[in-house]
Amino acid sequence: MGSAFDPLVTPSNLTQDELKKRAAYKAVEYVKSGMVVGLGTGSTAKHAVARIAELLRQGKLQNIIGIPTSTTTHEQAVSLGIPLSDLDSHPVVDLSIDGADEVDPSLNLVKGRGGSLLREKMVEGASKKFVVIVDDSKLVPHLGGSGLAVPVEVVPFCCDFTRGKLEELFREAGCKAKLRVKEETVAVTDNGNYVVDLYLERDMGDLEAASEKILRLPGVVEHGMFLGIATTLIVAGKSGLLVQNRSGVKG
Ligand SMILES: O=C(CO)[C@H](O)[C@H](O)COP(=O)(O)O
Repeated sequence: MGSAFDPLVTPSNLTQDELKKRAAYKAVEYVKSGMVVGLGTGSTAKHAVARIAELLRQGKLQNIIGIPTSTTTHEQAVSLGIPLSDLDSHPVVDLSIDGADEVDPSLNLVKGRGGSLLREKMVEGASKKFVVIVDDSKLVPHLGGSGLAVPVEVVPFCCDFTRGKLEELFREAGCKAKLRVKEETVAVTDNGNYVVDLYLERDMGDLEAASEKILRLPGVVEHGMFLGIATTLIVAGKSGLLVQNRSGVKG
């Protein structure tokens, strides 16, 4: 597939948004006509959605069915004329493309700082292939390592009780749990839930064990750690594009 980029523009003079776009365009090369495609959410994923729409308009892609992971992406895809469905009608997704907030060396992710973690995990977890697209600022040695939050979606009922329980779970990792607020009111997800953001001073240790502990808490709906779900990572940096498959996954 031909590249839509000017060959005279080198990665070293690209902005962060242009790097995100590069990663997104590269990921869309994995999309083939006839596929059911999970459409991610966020400033990186929106470039992939726009590119898919562009290739559909040009007739270079045909018969794509998109499964959006948020109302925002749903609206973008509708405005661009991408045919849409959902997991009830299409329980198997051929390929999903989405951004991430953190990526560790094993391709485990933190997602959901945009608040769409539950739908993203449902769609991307149902995908045969999940391509993660990031600029190189998202790479971390371990999850929680950027100093930014690990989000947890919780039911509104007694959310401060759940927030306190989450903080207790990771006290040894120096956890501060905060209810997410947007424009001075509690942030509400597409599913009518709230988000508790976990800020960790230290590594939370075994990730599967941490995941189990969070999911066992009554009041928790889902967390933003995506463990063993991503199959391929595309990183755009000033020195170019890097494509990496999860160990044991064929390209
Ligand atoms: O998980 C997400 C939304 O819930 C996003 O994919 C994640 O926050 C990355 O966003 P961006 O591409 O804007 O940096």
